[in-house]
Amino acid sequence: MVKVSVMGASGYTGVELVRLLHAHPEVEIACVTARQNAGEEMASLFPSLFREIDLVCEGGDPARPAKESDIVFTALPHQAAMEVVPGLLEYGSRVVDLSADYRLRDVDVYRRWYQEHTSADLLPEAVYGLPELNRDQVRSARLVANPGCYPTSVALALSPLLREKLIDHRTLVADCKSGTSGAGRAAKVGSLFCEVNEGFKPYGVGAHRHTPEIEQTLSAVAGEDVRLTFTPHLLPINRGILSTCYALALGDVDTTSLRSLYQQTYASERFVRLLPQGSWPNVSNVRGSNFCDINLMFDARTNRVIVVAAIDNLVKGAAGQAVQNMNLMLGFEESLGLTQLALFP
Ligand SMILES: NC(=O)C1=CN([C@@H]2O[C@H](COP(=O)(O)OP(=O)(O)OC[C@H]3O[C@@H](n4cnc5c(N)ncnc54)[C@H](OP(=O)(O)O)[C@@H]3O)[C@@H](O)[C@H]2O)C=CC1
Ligand SMILES: CC(=O)N[C@@H](CCC(=O)OP(=O)(O)O)C(=O)O
Repeated sequence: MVKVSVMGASGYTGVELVRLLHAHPEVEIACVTARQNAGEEMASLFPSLFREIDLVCEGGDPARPAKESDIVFTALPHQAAMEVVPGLLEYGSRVVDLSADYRLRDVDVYRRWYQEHTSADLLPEAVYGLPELNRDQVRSARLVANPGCYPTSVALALSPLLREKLIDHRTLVADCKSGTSGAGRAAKVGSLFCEVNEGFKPYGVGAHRHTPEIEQTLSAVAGEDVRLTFTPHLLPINRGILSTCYALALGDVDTTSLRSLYQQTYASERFVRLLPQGSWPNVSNVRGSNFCDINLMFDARTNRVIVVAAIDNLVKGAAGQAVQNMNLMLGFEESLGLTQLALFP
C-alpha cells in the first residue's frame, strides 16, 4: 500500500479526499492535519465518517505527513499551501496541491491576482494537473498544481474548439454557476443559509481570480493569447458547477461536425462524457462522481458555438481530479478508486 496524507482535512476538499482515498484499493491514509482541530477525530468533525475512519487530526506541521507518506495532498487555502509545499518536497514527498499557489506560470500574474509568491522558484517545475491536457507531464511530476474547479470545466469545454482554431479566441464568454461548497467550510456570512438559499447572484464580476488561470490554460492550447469574460454565480445547492460557454465561430461549422470533433477528442477519456445530441449537462447527473458532462451546438442565427459542461466541484473540480493525478504519478490505472457513479437522485 502506498502511504498518503491530507493536509487541511477539516475542510470540504480535505474530507472529500478522505472519502475517495478510503475507497482506493492501493493507498492507505497515513496522516491528516488541521490546525484548529488538532487532536480531534475526523469522525467527530464529520459524522459521515463514523466507525469507518479512525484518523485523528495532527496539527498543521508538515513534518509528520512528509515523513509518513509518499504523496501529500495539500487541501489548504492559497498562501497557506506555499508555506508548507517547499518543506514537503525537501523531505522527499511528492505533492498534489489543491490551492492556486502553483497554477500560474507567471509570478507577476500571481502577484496581481493573489499576493506575493514566497516559493516562486518551484513554479517552473509545477505541472498543471489537468490530465486530459497534461497527462504525460503529471506522471513524472514531483509537484502537481491541481486546477481550480471553474477552470477545469471551462478548459474541458473550450479546448477542442481552440485547438482546431474554430472559434474567435479574443471574445470568449464563460457564464458559470457553482454550488456553495465551492466556498469552503470556513464560517463566512456569504455562505450562511439565509444568504444563499432561494438566491442566485453573480460575484467577482470581471475580477474573479480564476480568469488568468483559465486564460493561461486555453492560451497554451490555442497557441495564442486567449481573452475571456468569466462570470461566476453562486447556486443554492451543495455541490456542482455548470459552465455555459459562448464563442464566435470562425468559418463553416455545424453542430454535427462539432460533435464529431468532441467525440474524437474525448473518445478515450474515461471522465469526459459527450452527451447525446439534445441532452444537456445537469449538475445532478455528476454529483459525487469524477465525470465532466459536455454538450454543444452551433447557433447559426448568432454564429456562436454554445458549449455546456457540468462537474462536481469537489470531485472533478478538486479531490477526484487530485486522486486522478495521484494515480498517474504512481503508475496506477488512472480511474482507480474513481469509478463510482453519480449520486442520483
Ligand atoms: N471547495 C472547492 O470546491 C474547491 C476548493 N479548491 C481549493 O482547495 C483548497 C481547500 O479548499 P476547501 O477545502 O474548500 O477549504 P476549507 O475552508 O473547507 O478548508 C481549508 C482547510 O485548510 C486549513 N487551513 C485554513 N487556513 C489555513 C492556514 N492559514 N494554514 C494552514 N491551514 C489552514 C483549515 O483548517 P485549519 O484552519 O484548522 O488548519 C481546513 O482544514 C483551497 O485552496 C481552495 O481554493 C479547489 C477547487 C475546488
Ligand atoms: C462558490 C465559490 O466561492 N467558489 C470558489 C471557488 C474555489 C476554488 O476552486 O478556487 P481556488 O482553488 O482557485 O482558490 C470561489 O469562487 O472563490
